[in-house]
Amino acid sequence: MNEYVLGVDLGTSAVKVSAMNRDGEIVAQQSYDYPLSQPHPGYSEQNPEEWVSGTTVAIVQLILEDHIKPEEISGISFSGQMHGLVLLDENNQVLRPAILWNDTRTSKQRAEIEDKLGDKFVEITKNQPLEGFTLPKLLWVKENEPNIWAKAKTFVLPKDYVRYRMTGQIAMDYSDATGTVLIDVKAGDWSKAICDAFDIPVSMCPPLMKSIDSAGHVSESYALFSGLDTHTEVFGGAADNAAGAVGAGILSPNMVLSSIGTSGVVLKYEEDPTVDYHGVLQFEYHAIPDSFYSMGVTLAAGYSLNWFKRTFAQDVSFNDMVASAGDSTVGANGLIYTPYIVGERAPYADADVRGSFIGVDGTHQKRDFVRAVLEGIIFSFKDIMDIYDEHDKEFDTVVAIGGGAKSPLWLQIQADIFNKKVVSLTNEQGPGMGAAMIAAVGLGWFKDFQECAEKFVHFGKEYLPNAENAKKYDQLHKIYGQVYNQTKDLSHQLLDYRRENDK
Ligand SMILES: Nc1ncnc2c1ncn2[C@@H]1O[C@H](COP(=O)(O)OP(=O)(O)O)[C@@H](O)[C@H]1O
Ligand SMILES: O=C(CO)[C@@H](O)[C@H](O)COP(=O)(O)O
Repeated sequence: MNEYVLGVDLGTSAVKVSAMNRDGEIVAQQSYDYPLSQPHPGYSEQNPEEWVSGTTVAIVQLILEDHIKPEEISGISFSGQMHGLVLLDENNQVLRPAILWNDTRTSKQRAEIEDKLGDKFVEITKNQPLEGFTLPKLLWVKENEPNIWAKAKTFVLPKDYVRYRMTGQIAMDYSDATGTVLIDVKAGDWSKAICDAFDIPVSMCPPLMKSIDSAGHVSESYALFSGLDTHTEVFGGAADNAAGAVGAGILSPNMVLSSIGTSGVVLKYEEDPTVDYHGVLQFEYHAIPDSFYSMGVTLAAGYSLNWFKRTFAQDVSFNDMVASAGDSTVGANGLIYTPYIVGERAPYADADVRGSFIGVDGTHQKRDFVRAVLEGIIFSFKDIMDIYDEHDKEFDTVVAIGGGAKSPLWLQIQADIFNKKVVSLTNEQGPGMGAAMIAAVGLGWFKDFQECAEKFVHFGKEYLPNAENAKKYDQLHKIYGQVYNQTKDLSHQLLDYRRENDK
């Protein structure tokens, strides 16, 4: 009999479910898109029911269209978009739409946390209390929706909610839990000091589990709903970036991950939990037991390109639009884009900065703008790489994943801007692959992730830096680096204007 694991990658734009066999081959894949609601500047919400129905439709299609037999599915695990607040009442009913990682309405709550706990907060959580993280969202609901807060019994993160609907068990895994910024990283548990400081009952925080721990089996009700079998075991899963790192084989400190999804991430495996980036980079528990990772996040990476296409290039296909940048030049004929169109996290923790095109000239064409968007996103990744350089962190290989890694041109731009070797995967399913690997290790198919990676992770083409381009990009990155400080006050004023006039 065939035996499969399912990796559920619960992204921001879609859920993708991959079925993998014991040899690490993807035998079938289904996905389902869902909408994002952005009713006011800085707001970003999703209906958790969309995640459940999207995941279920994808599973049903695997069974009906791809003929994966339910009795052949041994395990399921998850990779989930991080930080999103799903508030549940005493019957585990969802109380309001989920407030997502890219929602930045919580600047007031961020300031309250900083005022009250200052450096102590970073000491405990190893992170800053940024707008996108879960604690400021909890405080926003407490302050602005007291009737909902009064009914709140517990909270979970996006993939935890889907896991709950599959198994009936409420839990959160460590890698996602660090992203709530309610975890005492040294103690490896919920921080009573932080809960007490903001009057959040510790009892609201769900039980913690490891990524590879079993959360039980598919419940009878979910089996009826999805066509799955109740023998299928469900494992904790991980934050999408932790799962992406596992799926990309980032299992040692000499490798760095570059991920272009809706957001963009530069991530490094960390063995030493005492390394201190003072909260400028995020520091999280890994999906691999007893290890950690650090990362810097560009809020609008793939989102920038989607925004550009939606607004200015609806008439061409995505591939053609990206390919047109190849007819521009290194440096987009002197045009620079900063990708701060929904605010930024790293290296500038500024929810109110906004993006810019600098150097717009009467001769610029659409292809130059596309090229500037591709380059600006990678300049922002280079800012994170520079932080690793400042901390004397050495690495020689960058593994590129996410939707953005589909483009060979963009991969070469990464190699040239980073001035490092960039490697893609033979399929770009980093997080979904990581989710499937968590189920495979959880089931005991492999003794650890290293052994699993030898079967599951396959590197594809290598992109080497072109010395001439790298030199030009180094010069351009220095100009790019000045744009934030020189435009932030202007964009803050314009955002204030929008807020005053937002109906
Ligand atoms: N052919 C392509 N070339 C380059 N980038 C692409 C291509 N197709 C999609 N993308 C980018 O990939 C992003 C989606 O990546 P994905 O990893 O699927 O995101 P998420 O997990 O956030 O839903 C899109 O925002 C888009 O900008
Ligand atoms: O907020 C973060 C990481 O801190 C994001 O990386 C989210 O986890 C969403 O990821 P994508 O949907 O872009 O994959």
